Amino acid sequence: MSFDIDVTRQHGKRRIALYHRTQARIVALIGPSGAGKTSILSMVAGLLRPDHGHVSVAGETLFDSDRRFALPPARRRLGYVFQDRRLFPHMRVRNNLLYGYTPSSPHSLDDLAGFLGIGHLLDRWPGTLSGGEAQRVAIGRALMSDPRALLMDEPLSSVDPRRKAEILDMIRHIPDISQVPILYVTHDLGEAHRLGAEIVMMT
Ligand SMILES: Nc1ncnc2c1ncn2[C@@H]1O[C@H](COP(=O)(O)OP(=O)(O)OP(=O)(O)O)[C@@H](O)[C@H]1O
Repeated sequence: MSFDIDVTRQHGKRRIALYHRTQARIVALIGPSGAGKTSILSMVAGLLRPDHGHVSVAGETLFDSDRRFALPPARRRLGYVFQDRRLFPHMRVRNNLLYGYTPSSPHSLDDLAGFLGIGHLLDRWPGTLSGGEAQRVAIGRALMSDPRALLMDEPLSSVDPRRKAEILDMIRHIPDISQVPILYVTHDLGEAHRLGAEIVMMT
C-alpha cells in the first residue's frame, strides 16, 4: 500500500476529511480552494494533528489515533515540495541538493542531477534560476534525503505551461528511479492526467 489515509479534522465550522487506500505510485488530490488539500498534506507530514484516524505511507504507520501513536514530523522521512520552492538562497545549487543527503540515499548527486536535467546548474545561486529550474532543484533536494514519499503542494502553479509539461513528465518518472510514491496537490485536472496519477477529488 503506498498510501493508507483515513483522517478527519474540524477547522472551525469546516470538517476536513479524507479516506483513501491505494497502491498507486502517484496520487493527485484535486479540489477547489479551501477544500482542504494542504491540510491533508500537513496531516500526513505530521504538521497538523488529525482529530481522528490513521496515516500509513509505504507500509509504515505514521499516525494512529486509536493507538495514540504519532511519529514526530522529523522522523516521518517525507520530502515536501512547496509552490514557493524554499531553496536556501545562500547556498549554491550543489549544496542545496546535498543539504538533506543521507548515506542511505540510492542517488548520487550526479545521477540525480542528470535525471532532473540540472547538471549544468550545480554551481549557480538559487536567485539566478528560472521558476522551473528552481523547482527541479527543490524536487532534487527532497529526493536526496531518501524520503519514504514525496508530498508536493501545487509545485508548478507559477511555472509557465511549456516548462510545466516537461517537469510533469519528469515527475511522472520519479517512482521509476526512486521507488517513492507521490502525493500531489493541484487545482488542475490536466496536471493530474499528465502525471498519470490516480485522482482523488476533494470538494
Ligand atoms: N490552522 C487552521 N485553523 C483553522 N482553519 C484552517 C486552518 N488551516 C486551514 N484552515 C481552513 O481549512 C480549510 C481548508 O484549507 P486548506 O488550505 O487545507 O485548503 P486547500 O484546498 O489547500 O486550499 P488552496 O487550494 O486555496 O490552497 C479552509 O477553509 C481554511 O481556511
